[in-house]
Amino acid sequence: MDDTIAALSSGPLPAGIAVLRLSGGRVRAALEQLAGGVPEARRATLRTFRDVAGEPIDRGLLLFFPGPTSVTGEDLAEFHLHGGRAVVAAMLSALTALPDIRLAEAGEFTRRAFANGRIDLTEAEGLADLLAAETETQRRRAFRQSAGEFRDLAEGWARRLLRARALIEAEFDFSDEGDVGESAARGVRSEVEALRVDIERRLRGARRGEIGREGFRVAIAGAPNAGKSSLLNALSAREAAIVSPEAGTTRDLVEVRLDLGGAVVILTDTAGLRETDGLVERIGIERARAAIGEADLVLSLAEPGHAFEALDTQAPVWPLRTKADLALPHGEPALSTATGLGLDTLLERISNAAREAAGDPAEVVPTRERHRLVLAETAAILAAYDPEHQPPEVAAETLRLAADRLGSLTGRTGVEDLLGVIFSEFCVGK
Ligand SMILES: Nc1nc2c(c(=O)[nH]1)N(C=O)[C@@H](CNc1ccc(C(=O)N[C@@H](CCC(=O)O)C(=O)O)cc1)CN2
Ligand SMILES: Nc1nc2c(ncn2[C@@H]2O[C@H](COP(=O)(O)OP(=O)(O)OP(=O)(O)O)[C@@H](O)[C@H]2O)c(=O)[nH]1
Ligand SMILES: [Mg+2]
Repeated sequence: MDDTIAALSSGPLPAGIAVLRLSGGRVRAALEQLAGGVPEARRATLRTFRDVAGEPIDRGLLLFFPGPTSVTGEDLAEFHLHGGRAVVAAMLSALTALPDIRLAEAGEFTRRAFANGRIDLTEAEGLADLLAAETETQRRRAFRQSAGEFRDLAEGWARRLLRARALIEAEFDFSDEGDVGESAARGVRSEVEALRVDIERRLRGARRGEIGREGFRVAIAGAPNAGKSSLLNALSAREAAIVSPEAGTTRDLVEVRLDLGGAVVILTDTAGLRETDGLVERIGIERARAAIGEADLVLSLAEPGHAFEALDTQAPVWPLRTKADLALPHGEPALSTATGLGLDTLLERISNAAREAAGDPAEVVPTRERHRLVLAETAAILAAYDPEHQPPEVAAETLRLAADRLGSLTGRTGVEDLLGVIFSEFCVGK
């Protein structure tokens, strides 16, 4: 934390421009030495950057953000260089040749922003999601979370819990003045109940939040030769999986990610389901069953004259009759990858299902398993709050436990072990 850290914050080289960031206590000294002085705060200035021997490296724009209001909370500088590999390498070695300056680790700038109270954990997670966002829906939700919407919600709950605890403590103090104590206890009981109901309501959106962030999982299932791989290729418009007339062609899971109207859909082709002596095929079928079990939607395929397979899953199962160019089906929706029949309709249906499952991106919901677990545990602790049948110390301790658990959502309490996991998700330079 005492070190000043440096890294390339922009993308792969070569590039038009490369942005190098420097954060920490030695930023001003480094600018004096390599950039001819510290420029006016937050104002782009054209400078010649030099190495320690005074040899020019590049001429570019320099920005200086003084702590503690910078994004990291420390003095921060940005060097906007020409994006050549040797330019960036020379600038980084000139910087790290100075005392107490080293290369940053992945996510270290953001970690400092958290350590200095500039952002909380949910905002850091929102930032990670924003950098990873591939579709509009993901971007919108990530942007809102990175801007503190979930933090506001969590801090509102934390304040209510704190107030409830304060009232309980007051009850201790006034316990010999019966009236005050009893009415306070009643107020606390209904507030704790209302808080639990609020948390559980948000928890019901958690699955939507996770689907929106991670994608809607669609498994393609059926007997060998049903036309599963052909469908995967047709829906993703590329030859992602091998197609052949041989039964048992696909053994492994083949995944493609699609952007369907802003929703991320993870489409998985699976091995044809059948009894087999083949070792590799059997492993493939086990994987197929696992993917079917974890899917949010299963497309169950059967070719003309074949029965649909029995599938073990909680997800909705859509039966689809394939190879409709060979025999016109009756009943089930018909598909043909040979003629294209039914493909657009199917894509549209999947897209609608995915968007519905991911919910409204403007809704503030838990987006990660971490959030879901913290909220579920907090709600469970609050559900055990029973001041009528508990000694006051136990009731107060219950609220303290709940506050501690809830505090880990934003990173106020008990998260040391988690920090490595969260910040390692970032790239170097963020
Ligand atoms: N070049 C560059 N672009 C970037 C970033 C960056 O760090 N550098 N950001 C990084 O993620 C994002 C923008 N976020 C930023 C947020 C606050 C401040 C900032 O300087 N805040 C000052 C001044 C506020 C003001 O003038 O109103 C402050 O809070 O004191 C800078 C960038 C996206 N684009
Ligand atoms: N006529 C016709 N043939 C099709 C159609 N879809 C697939 N086929 C053929 O059916 C055979 C099997 O197709 P695949 O897509 O490999 O079937 P699969 O379900 O992935 O089979 P496994 O991987 O073995 O489980 C291939 O010869 C395809 O060309 C279709 O719509 N019409
Ligand atoms: Mg196949």
